[in-house]
Amino acid sequence: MQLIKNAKILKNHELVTRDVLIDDKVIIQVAENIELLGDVFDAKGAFLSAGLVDVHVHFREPGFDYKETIASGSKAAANGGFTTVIAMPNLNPVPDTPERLSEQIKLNKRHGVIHVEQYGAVSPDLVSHQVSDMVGMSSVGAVAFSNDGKGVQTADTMLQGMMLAARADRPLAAHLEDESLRHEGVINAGGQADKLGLPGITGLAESSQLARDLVLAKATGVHYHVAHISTQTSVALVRMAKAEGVHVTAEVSPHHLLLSDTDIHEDNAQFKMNPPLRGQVDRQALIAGLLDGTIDMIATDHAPHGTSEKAQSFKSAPFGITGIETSFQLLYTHLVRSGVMTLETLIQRMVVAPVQAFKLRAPTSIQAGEKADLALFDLENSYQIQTTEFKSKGKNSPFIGWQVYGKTIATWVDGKIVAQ
Ligand SMILES: NC(=O)N[C@@H](CC(=O)O)C(=O)O
Ligand SMILES: [Zn+2]
Ligand SMILES: [Zn+2]
Repeated sequence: MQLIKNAKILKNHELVTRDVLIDDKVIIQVAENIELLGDVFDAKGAFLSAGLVDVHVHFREPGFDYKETIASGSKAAANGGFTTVIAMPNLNPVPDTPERLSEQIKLNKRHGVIHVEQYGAVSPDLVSHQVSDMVGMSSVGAVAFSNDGKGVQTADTMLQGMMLAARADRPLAAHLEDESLRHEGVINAGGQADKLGLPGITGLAESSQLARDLVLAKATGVHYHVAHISTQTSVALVRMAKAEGVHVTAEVSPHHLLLSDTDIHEDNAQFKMNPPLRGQVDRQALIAGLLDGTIDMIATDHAPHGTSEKAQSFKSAPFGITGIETSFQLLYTHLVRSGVMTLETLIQRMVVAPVQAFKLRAPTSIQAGEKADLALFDLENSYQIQTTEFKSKGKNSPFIGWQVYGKTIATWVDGKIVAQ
């Protein structure tokens, strides 16, 4: 048994002080005053939440262990306050058969310090025009499907994939990128690209493929999930589709909520990711969409890369930034403290919505009977984001040096502290 004393928890839209008693992976009591002799953790008034949930991370093992491993990625996740994540399949080998998927799940269990769920690939090798055995993969534990890293280029492949995902009753998450419109772009098309002399990626590469997919999603009844939504037009399309009853959900990343292309002042690949940082109008549309529920959830798209890879110029560096150790902190500081949204809404978008939409076995509140996957955050004191504090192998972040609140004090998985 362990007792967490003096924690602030969300209850009836308010923060209240409570003691939380844990026994064998489960919360067994939440009350104003619980006494226990023995294992007592004093939360000292810090904010205790059900553990954060991220439906979009890259842990790179097997295949790219120098960028991240399941161990380093999951420790980073715990350090950010996350207790459940879903890992993308752009690995080597790609988990695109029931056998490979089973192997991946075993690796995730063996090396993960938190719950690491797994996406199966929609297509063999993520790029073929065939579709994988998605029904077989879901029967051995795939919680969702994606070809993240690549868009599904042909409508027929997407249609077949959706039909199988619908049959497996699992979400299909789309990385939207029409390659015929992308050209060799590395940054958002527009004034900033021109100023820096870098080739641009238009928002059309995302939104035109989204429009196609929403029509197909309506026809198939699949749960279609938009990964890393980034443009005003995409938000409008999702809003329209939801109004029409299409089963669509969407995620947005912290970086697309907090940065735009005008924040890129020089050729610095710490700002290079896919989709690229868009314009300020897009950023405002993403915030509005998150507030009104058009965008259901926040996902980090934690994409670690080697330091020398990201030291290259924008033209040659790989796309992607780390995010799992800084997301709650950045959003709490820049959306909640600044008055854009409430703490309750942020937790809804970082815990409740992802658990419900992806039907995960993870707690959504602090109550007797819920699993003891918990995170404790210091909302009172600020600190500076520094790579030396990262558990991730990836040090690639445009937020280094930012001053934030919300440091993770401790994270519990199955009732045990995994980060402190
Ligand atoms: N987001 C990125 O810029 N990169 C991701 C791939 C992806 O999410 O599309 C990666 O795997 O590095
Ligand atoms: Zn992607
Ligand atoms: Zn991704």
